[in-house]
Amino acid sequence: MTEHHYRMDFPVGWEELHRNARALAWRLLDKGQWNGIIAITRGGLVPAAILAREMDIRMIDTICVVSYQKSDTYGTAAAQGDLTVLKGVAGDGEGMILIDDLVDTGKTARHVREMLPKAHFATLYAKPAGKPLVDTFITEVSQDTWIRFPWDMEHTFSTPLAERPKMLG
Ligand SMILES: O=P(O)(O)OC[C@H]1O[C@H](OP(=O)(O)OP(=O)(O)O)[C@H](O)[C@@H]1O
Ligand code: HPA
Ligand SMILES: [Mg+2]
Repeated sequence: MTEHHYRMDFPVGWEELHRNARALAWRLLDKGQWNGIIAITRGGLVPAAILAREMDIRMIDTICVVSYQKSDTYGTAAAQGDLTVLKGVAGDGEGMILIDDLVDTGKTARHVREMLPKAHFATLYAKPAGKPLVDTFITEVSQDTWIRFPWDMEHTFSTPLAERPKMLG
């Protein structure tokens, strides 16, 4: 997906992210017993840590993937290349929570679900194209929204809206 498909910016701060991750933990606790968490790197790592703390889970593994290449000025994805799996996980994912920060086109989700068909796939955010692939998520945003996670941002001067050039779209 190219940059011009994204028209809206949705910045998420640490507190909001923490609140959403705790809401996800509540939902997952209600859904049964879990043997562990598998984080999809890198975006799934922070939610995984919060779920692990809230749900008292110590067994945490990773699926390590590379997908989007971010190269433009504003940090939105310039292109989504082929998905490369650097490290997988043994087994079929039974009893495991597979966690990512978000699902967008669903490409990553489709791939990891094939790898671990019995895992419960959870995300904090979901866009419509990827939503059908997620078992549990907290917040839906439109397909033309680019979510900015707190680990991708820093505090800096903000140009008043009226003076801003059109940054996206
Ligand atoms: O539904 P999709 O279109 O596949 O997009 C969702 C994926 O894209 C982002 O990861 P990204 O590839 O940017 O890498 P990162 O997690 O290492 O930052 C996000 O963390 C998801 O893993
Ligand atoms: O909206 C997004 N925000 C951050 N990373 C992403 N990777 C795919 N979509 C997004
Ligand atoms: Mg990711």
